Amino acid sequence: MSLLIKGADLAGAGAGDLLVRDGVIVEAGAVSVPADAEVIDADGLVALPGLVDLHTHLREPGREDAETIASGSAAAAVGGYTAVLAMANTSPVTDTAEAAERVAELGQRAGLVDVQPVGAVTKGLAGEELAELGLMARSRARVRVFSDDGRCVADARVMRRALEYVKAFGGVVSQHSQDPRLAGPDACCHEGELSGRLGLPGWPAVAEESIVARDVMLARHTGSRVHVAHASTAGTVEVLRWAKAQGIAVTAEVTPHHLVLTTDLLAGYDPTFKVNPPLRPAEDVEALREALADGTIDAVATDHAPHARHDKEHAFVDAAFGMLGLETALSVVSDVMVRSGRLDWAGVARVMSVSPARIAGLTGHGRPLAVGEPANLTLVDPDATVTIDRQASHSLSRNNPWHGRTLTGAVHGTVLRGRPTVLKGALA
Ligand SMILES: NC(=O)N[C@@H](CC(=O)O)C(=O)O
Ligand SMILES: [Zn+2]
Ligand SMILES: [Zn+2]
Repeated sequence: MSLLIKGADLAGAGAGDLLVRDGVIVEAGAVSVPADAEVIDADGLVALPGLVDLHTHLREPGREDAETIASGSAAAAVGGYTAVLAMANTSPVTDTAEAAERVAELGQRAGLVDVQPVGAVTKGLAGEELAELGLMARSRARVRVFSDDGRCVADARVMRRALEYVKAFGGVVSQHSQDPRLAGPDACCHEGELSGRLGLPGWPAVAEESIVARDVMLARHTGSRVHVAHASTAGTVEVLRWAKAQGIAVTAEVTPHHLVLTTDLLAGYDPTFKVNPPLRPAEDVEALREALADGTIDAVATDHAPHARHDKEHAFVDAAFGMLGLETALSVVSDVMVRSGRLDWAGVARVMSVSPARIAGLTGHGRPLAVGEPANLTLVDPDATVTIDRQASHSLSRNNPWHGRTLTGAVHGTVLRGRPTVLKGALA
């Protein structure tokens, strides 16, 4: 059984066919249809290497009412993803080899995307004692990305030791950059003129920027790799630009929501827009777009953060932080970055597949669409317009900040190791 993808624009490099057999691309260019082939007519579609999300919250184990590995995998596949990194802030936390192996196994069972567990940096995300980093790395789950996401590794000494430790096996620490002493326990909004007017306790931009600055210096000192999760301010971009010019091993991601949504959406106190780090002013959004286009920011990562209704539908100050992202990310990036000419489709492949796979050490993903490579790919209809409806989701949660918006560019199909997981926008 083989699969022929006919006439796609191959990551913006011109039209061609791809013949896939046993999960591998075996012919590329002009291919005649083999008798046994399933054919996908990809005329007018763009083929990208399968999308990779560096930052997904799947909530299993512990909060299966908000998301399961199966429901999150379905949302990911429909969003064009072939691999996701599952954050460690579950209950219990992914801080042991067994916990990581369990996540990977549930991902395999769901079978829609590769679910690669992220390991906690510290036991229980408590920020004090290092988790079993080496055991997680050597386990069957082969953990390479470590993060206490949801919390910052605030103690510089712990961060330094974590960086030294993961260096031995080529790991990376993904930091939720936020100084808890500057941000304060009640912060729930960007600190600025609007937070004052709304009477909401704010997070200053410097709470993020000071940790990013500290961590790039720790990366330089240790010679180890640090990754900045959900970069959200212009000051963070400046620090990253400086650090990269020095050759320091730092990478960074931006979320789709921080590329578009601004802090003034909080004027209606709608908790859908409550997220950590907070939505920022338009100047920050512009700096993030520019940084993504010029490579200062390496990747787009969703920070897909599903929350059950009874955690989200509260007064603003009491609601949970986070928003959905897996199903809409490609459309948002297409709409804001491609349509404006700031990224071409090769650029989208870079920021949504190639760079995330490289950062995470996933060797089977983010590969060129070429003979001999694993057939993980995403088919995009660049001209389709979609109006986002929060009810039409594979996620178990409904905290979708894009509800009601119309975006140009949509995922048409997803192929995982030669098997279509999504066709015509729906699970295959
Ligand atoms: N982004 C969020 O607002 N929430 C995340 C945690 C995080 O990414 O920091 C969550 O787990 O809900
Ligand atoms: Zn975070
Ligand atoms: Zn997160």
